[in-house]
Amino acid sequence: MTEQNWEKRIAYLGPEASFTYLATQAIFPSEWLVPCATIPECIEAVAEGKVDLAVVPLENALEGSVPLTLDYLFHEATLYVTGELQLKIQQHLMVNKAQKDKWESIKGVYSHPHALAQCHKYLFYRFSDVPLHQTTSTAAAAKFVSENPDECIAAVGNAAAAERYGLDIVQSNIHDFHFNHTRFFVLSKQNKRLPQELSEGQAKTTFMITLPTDRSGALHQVLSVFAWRQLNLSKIESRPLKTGLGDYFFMIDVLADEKEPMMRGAMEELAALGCKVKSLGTYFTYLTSDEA
Ligand SMILES: O=C(O)C(=O)C[C@]1(C(=O)O)C=C[C@@H](O)C=C1
Repeated sequence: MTEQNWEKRIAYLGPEASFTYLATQAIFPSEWLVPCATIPECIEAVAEGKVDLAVVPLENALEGSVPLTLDYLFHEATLYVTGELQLKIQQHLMVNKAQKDKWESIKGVYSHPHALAQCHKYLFYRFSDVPLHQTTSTAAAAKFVSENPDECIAAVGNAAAAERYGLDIVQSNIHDFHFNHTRFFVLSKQNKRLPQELSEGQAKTTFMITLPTDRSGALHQVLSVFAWRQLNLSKIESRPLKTGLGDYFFMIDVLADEKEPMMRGAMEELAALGCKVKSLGTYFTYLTSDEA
């Protein structure tokens, strides 16, 4: 797609064939996808209006949250979530074709820290003495291995990356647990939502809540605000406020639309309790198809 006829520019954690790329491409097959090297670069690109949307990883079923995404959304940017994408994650060990016969003597394994952690048991038992090197994404690791044919090294990533960078998969499905999925946020400067069609239909709202200073029972009160209204929470996580030890903000996902009367009431009550609430908006979840 050329610059003249694109409808939307969408930044994603690249390069091409990262898991973020697969999730983005599945839901935006004909938009102009713009690779960024890091999560902050993706977020800045949308915050500065260089792109219309940005897709960043948020949480993995095995490894938990991506702290950089949560912290950047709380501390650095005022953006909204327009949709959530979920992708099944399958990790493979891949090498340069020039090194295929020697793959069992690899001298280094490259990948995104989440991907290395998802394959911890395999890498620990099979290659305990081999150093692990972190890259900005799994696709960046695959690209690096493809650009260094003389080095006996491997990357961990998806099958699309092996194909895109001309690598050979020497061990398939090396992630430690079968159920391996990642959530991604589609971010925008506007509080809009992607259409409900094609989503799984359940509205979800994400709040970032700061409690009033050190009052006993404050978190309990916050949870009660949602509980007595029968507003179902699907996630709660604390992250450091970065103002001192023991200071946190809470990220809470509520399975409801922020326009519902019960949700409005909850917001009013939280304000009355002295909480600061940053809403990232209401959005739907899209289950993107399995890895190519
Ligand atoms: O490295 C990639 O390919 C990414 O898209 C990032 C990322 C992550 O941040 O968790 C996304 C999905 C997988 O869990 C592994 C890595």
